[in-house]
Amino acid sequence: MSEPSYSGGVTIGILALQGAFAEHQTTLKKLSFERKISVVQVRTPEDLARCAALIIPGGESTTIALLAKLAGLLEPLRAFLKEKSVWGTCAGAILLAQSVEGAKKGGQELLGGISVTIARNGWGSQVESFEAPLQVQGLRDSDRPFTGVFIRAPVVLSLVPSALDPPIQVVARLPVDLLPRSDHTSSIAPDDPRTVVALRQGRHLLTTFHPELTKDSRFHEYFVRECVLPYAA
Ligand SMILES: NC(=O)CC[C@H](N)C(=O)O
Repeated sequence: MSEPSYSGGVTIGILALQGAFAEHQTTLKKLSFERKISVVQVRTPEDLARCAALIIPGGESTTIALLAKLAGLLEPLRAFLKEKSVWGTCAGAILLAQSVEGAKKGGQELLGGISVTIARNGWGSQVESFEAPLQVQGLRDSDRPFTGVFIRAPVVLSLVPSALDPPIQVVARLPVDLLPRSDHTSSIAPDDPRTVVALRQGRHLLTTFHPELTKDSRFHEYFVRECVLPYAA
C-alpha cells in the first residue's frame, strides 16, 4: 500500500540572495522531526515553487529586496506569503512588515504579510549590537533563556492587525531593564510593542534577532514544529 501523503517529506527553503542563509541551513540540518525535512537554497521562482515554507535571513533588507526584484522573486514571494509559512529574521523581519518607518517612497520594497510597523536599525548602529537572554513562550525547555543576538536590529513600533487578519501572538519580549538606550526606547513600559522581539501571526514567524547565529537550535525547532508541520500538506 502506498504511504499516506501526510507522511511525505517537507521542503523548507532559505532565501539565499544575501545575508546569513548558510547559518540557517546548518542549524536546520541538525534537527530531526517525525517527517523528513529537506532544506534548499532559494534564488529563483522555480526554487521557491518547490518549498512548503521559507526562511528569510538577516542581512541587509534593501539589498535582499533589490536582488529579489532582479531575480523576479518579489511577486512570487508575495503570493507565497498568502499560502505558506514564512519566518523572517532581522532583515527578513523588515521585509515581512506591513510598513517601515522612515522608508522613502519607492525606496524600500517590502513583501508585507505580517501586520506590524517596524523601524530599521531601531536600537542604533552596528557598534550598538548586543545580546540579551530571552524568555520565549512555547520553546522546548522554555525555562532556559534563549540568547537573542541583535545586530542593527529593527524595532517593532506597532502591531496593526485588521479585523480580517489572524491575531498576533507575542512570543518573546526584551525585558525593559535590558533595553539599549536609543530614540526608540526612552521610558517605555514592559508591554510596549517596542519590547516585542518575536511574534507569530497565523503561520508566519518574525524575530528581530538572529537565532541562526547561536548554537541553540530551539527556535528553528519551534518554527518547524509550530509554523510549518501543522500546515504542510
Ligand atoms: N542584522 C540584520 O539583518 C540587520 C538588518 C539591517 N539593519 C537592515 O535594515 O536590513
